[in-house]
Amino acid sequence: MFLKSIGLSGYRNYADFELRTDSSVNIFIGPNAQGKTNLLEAIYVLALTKSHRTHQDKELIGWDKQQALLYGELDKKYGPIKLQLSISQNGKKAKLNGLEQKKLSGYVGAMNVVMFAPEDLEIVKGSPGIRRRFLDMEIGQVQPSYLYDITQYQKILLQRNNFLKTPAAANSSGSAMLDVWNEQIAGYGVKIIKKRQSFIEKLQQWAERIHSGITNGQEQLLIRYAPSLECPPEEAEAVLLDQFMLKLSKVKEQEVRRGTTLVGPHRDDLLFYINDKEVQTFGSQGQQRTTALSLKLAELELIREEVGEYPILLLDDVLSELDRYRQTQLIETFQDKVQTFITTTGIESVNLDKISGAAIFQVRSGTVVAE
Ligand SMILES: Nc1ncnc2c1ncn2[C@@H]1O[C@H](COP(=O)(O)OP(=O)(O)OP(=O)(O)O)[C@@H](O)[C@H]1O
Repeated sequence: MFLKSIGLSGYRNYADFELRTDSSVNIFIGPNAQGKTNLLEAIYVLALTKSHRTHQDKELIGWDKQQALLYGELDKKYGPIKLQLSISQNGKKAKLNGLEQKKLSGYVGAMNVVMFAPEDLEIVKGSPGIRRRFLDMEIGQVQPSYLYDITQYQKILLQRNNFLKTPAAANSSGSAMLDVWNEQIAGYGVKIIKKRQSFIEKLQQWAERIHSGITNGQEQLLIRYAPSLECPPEEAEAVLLDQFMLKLSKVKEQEVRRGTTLVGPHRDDLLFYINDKEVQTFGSQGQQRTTALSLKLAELELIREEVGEYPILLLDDVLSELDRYRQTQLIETFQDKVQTFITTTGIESVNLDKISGAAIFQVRSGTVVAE
């Protein structure tokens, strides 16, 4: 897919902004704090309705503005699409080709993006919550039904946790209430686990191949799903559902005592191994960074497999972090097949000889000028 233009109004430090992005590689250069990341973030938000770096939508609205408006023209294999997203204190509204979408899950997925930013190192090094967010954002953009399942699951989880904190949870009528929630939470939980499982299996296959290429065959990367509920991949949903319910009944007293739900996908994790050693604990900074890169490049392939064309690649200030060899590997991955947006503070840190036909833009205080 190819983003032909992007427009922003009242988005962070972009008051009124329109840009044609006719090149397959677009490089944005500028000193710190000018709006380079904001621009890549805007493309990401236009696609996924959420930022990669904040949970707080109101942070995206310009300080002196009431609402942020984002719009873009996208060329896809099956025709062009106009996307529009508005964000205000009252929530978000999304339009595809001028038609308002009742649910955001009906909008997400029209445009696919993969962002690689310095903070992605945290997917490897950081807390399990960051890895779950990664899974949710990535699976959600290729499977709208996953977004629905996860939203429902989180709603029920919140209600159930609130209830577990009340004295009523410990008595017999409370127990009946919990049984109702158990069925619901297990129902959505199993769907989420199954979808995560199949996504991770495919991601693993691509990431292993890509990582081996980046490291000249020296390293074997393994990605493993660590669900809070044991689930052999071949197990049917109905069997998993029984196991989920059984586990919930086993931990019931503990849950009432601690006032929180102890079983379910909200406690899942992802594990990374290089040559059988866990990367989070034993990997060098370089290995952790390469793992994150392999993961992102695997996503490009996985999305192509799922939706039939490559997503848009956003590289926020990451080229300068890679050595020349890895930079070249990365450039060869996207060159001539994936439309890519790159930010950097200095052009000298980008191996420009390897990139053909790039459009170069200067970014200063929320304005962008083509060179
Ligand atoms: N909601 C907002 N409204 C207006 N301006 C904002 C808002 N949020 C952030 N900014 C401004 O955006 C600028 C930061 O932009 P951005 O994060 O894109 O920097 P950058 O050019 O990528 O720099 P770096 O190279 O340091 O990452 C800062 O000047 C900040 O004050």
